[in-house]
Amino acid sequence: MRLAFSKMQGLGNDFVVLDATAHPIAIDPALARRLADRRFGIGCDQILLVEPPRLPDTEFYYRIFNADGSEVEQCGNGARCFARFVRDRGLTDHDEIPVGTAAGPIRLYLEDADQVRVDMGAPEFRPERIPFLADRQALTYDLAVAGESLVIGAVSMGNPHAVILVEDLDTAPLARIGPLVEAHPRFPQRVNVGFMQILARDHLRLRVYERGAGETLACGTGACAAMVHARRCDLVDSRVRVSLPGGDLLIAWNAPGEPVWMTGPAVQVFEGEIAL
Ligand SMILES: N[C@H](CCC[C@H](N)C(=O)O)C(=O)O
Repeated sequence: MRLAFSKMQGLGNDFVVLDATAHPIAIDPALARRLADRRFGIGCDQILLVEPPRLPDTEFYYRIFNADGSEVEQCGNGARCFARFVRDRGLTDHDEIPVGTAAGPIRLYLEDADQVRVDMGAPEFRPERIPFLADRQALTYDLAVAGESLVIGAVSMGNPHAVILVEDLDTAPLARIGPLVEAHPRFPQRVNVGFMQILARDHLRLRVYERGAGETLACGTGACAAMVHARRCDLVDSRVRVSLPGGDLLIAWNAPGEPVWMTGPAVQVFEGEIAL
């Protein structure tokens, strides 16, 4: 069997995108891992599946699988690539595209050049979404990990994010601490782990050790979660440039209950077929 795909990237966070609008594509964890494998497969951080709509007033349903095979609720860089994919494939002729996800509906807006703007929905702080948030009033929590005493914030963008504020991102213990926090028992669904350095009230740096993928060059939901946490701590204003190793995203958010807006690039790298 041969499977057609498009290889795309958003700030170096890379994806295999599959069109399942005409015919269903069954993806189990083993197939996801095979497609994501950078030696025995195509290679990517996540697989994105484009399906017919499931939610009212949406044009498509968007599913995401991490490189480790786990299916997850949301992917921000992937959402921008999703918009570019469905437009370039002629699956829609709209510049504003409502899409359903496991985290609820999001809206994609094709801008000029390769830029896409996304209404990511409102961030969540409910303990039901992230059990780590035992006391919803608290902004940060202490967590002992491998002898380190960490001060951690947590935000859900549909998928769970831990946010750790550091003085110097270049010396942050991401490689050592990232996997330990990702799998910490206080996060039963596991968690994405962002290390954030504030540069100004409109600019922060971020590296993310992603759940199910390890450190990536960029994480869209991670950028949203980091900005939201920084704003809740009154460290930034309502529009922030988030500088990740793969490049910059513009994140805008005002207050709880309001949506997070993310703007950034989406690029197709190549198309292909894989023999399965
Ligand atoms: N690793 C994430 C999914 C991909 C998110 C990231 N690539 C983004 O751009 O938001 C998770 O397990 O929740």
